[in-house]
Amino acid sequence: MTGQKASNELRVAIAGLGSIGSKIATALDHGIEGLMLSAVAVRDPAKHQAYLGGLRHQPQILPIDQLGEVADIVVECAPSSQLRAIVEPAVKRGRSAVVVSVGGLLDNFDLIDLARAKGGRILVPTGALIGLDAVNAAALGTIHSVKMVTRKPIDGLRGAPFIVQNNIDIDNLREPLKLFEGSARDAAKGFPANVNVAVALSLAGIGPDRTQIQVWADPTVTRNVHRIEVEADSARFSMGIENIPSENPKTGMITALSVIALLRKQRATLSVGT
Ligand SMILES: NC(=O)C1=CN([C@@H]2O[C@H](COP(=O)(O)OP(=O)(O)OC[C@H]3O[C@@H](n4cnc5c(N)ncnc54)[C@H](O)[C@@H]3O)[C@@H](O)[C@H]2O)C=CC1
Ligand SMILES: O=C([O-])CC(=O)C(=O)O
Repeated sequence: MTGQKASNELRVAIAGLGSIGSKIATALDHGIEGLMLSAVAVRDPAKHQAYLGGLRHQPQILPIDQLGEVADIVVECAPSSQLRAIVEPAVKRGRSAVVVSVGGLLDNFDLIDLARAKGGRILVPTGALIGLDAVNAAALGTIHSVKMVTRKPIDGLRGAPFIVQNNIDIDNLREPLKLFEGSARDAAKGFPANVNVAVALSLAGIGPDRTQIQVWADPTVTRNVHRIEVEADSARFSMGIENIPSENPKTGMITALSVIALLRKQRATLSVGT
């Protein structure tokens, strides 16, 4: 069966079929109310041939910059270096772009103005985090501080630019090592594939310069652990999540599920949570 659009269905395209993108594609192929998978973009089509062949409805395979031509929603699930090439053409056409490489948005903030001018939207899912509904709500009042501590197993951090540039040996750690303390903006530069969560938190709250984060390499944990403390004039709250890594050790399994939940909300009759 081809990817024919039933009337009124939202067409979804996915850029990148890695740990996150492939799970979203499978969920759409199995059926999400009012949505259909229209297209995917992959770097190496041969690598994904068997996977794509197993889908019930074949999506088109297109270059990343053409996804917005056949989709109402383009989901970015690629490395952050590709963010602009995926999101810019989509929002230029007035489409919605779901962005998971949130850290990459900080260097491409003009895309938000572009989306506004063209009637497009940029949607950031809660992703590997928790409680952005509460942070959004508190931000309507005054948030005094947002502090986050991230602990990751060694495999979840290996290769991060901050570690490479500072020549830090994390492979032989026997106890937790604090690698970084500073703003979410600086953390995103040093750990672009590890702390998207901190940037999402900052965009929901008080911004990337005032949101503070510590990043720890922790050989005693097996999960990606995030603890957050928010102090606001409406509430004080603490949040924590311990993410089981996916086949990509840097990425928690819940991330793909968060995007699927966001997509389901686009047409769900009952929608719970902000
Ligand atoms: N917002 C959040 O809470 C989280 C965000 N992330 C971010 O989400 C993004 C995706 O993560 P994963 O799926 O785990 O990564 P992954 O490495 O498993 O998959 C990325 C895929 O993109 C593909 N790709 C690369 N360049 C491409 C191109 N030009 N065109 C099409 N495909 C291309 C790769 O071949 C790969 O299949 C990363 O930037 C990661 O840092 C990860 C975890 C949580
Ligand atoms: O934010 C990220 O890039 C990934 C992350 O921490 C997680 O999956 O727990």
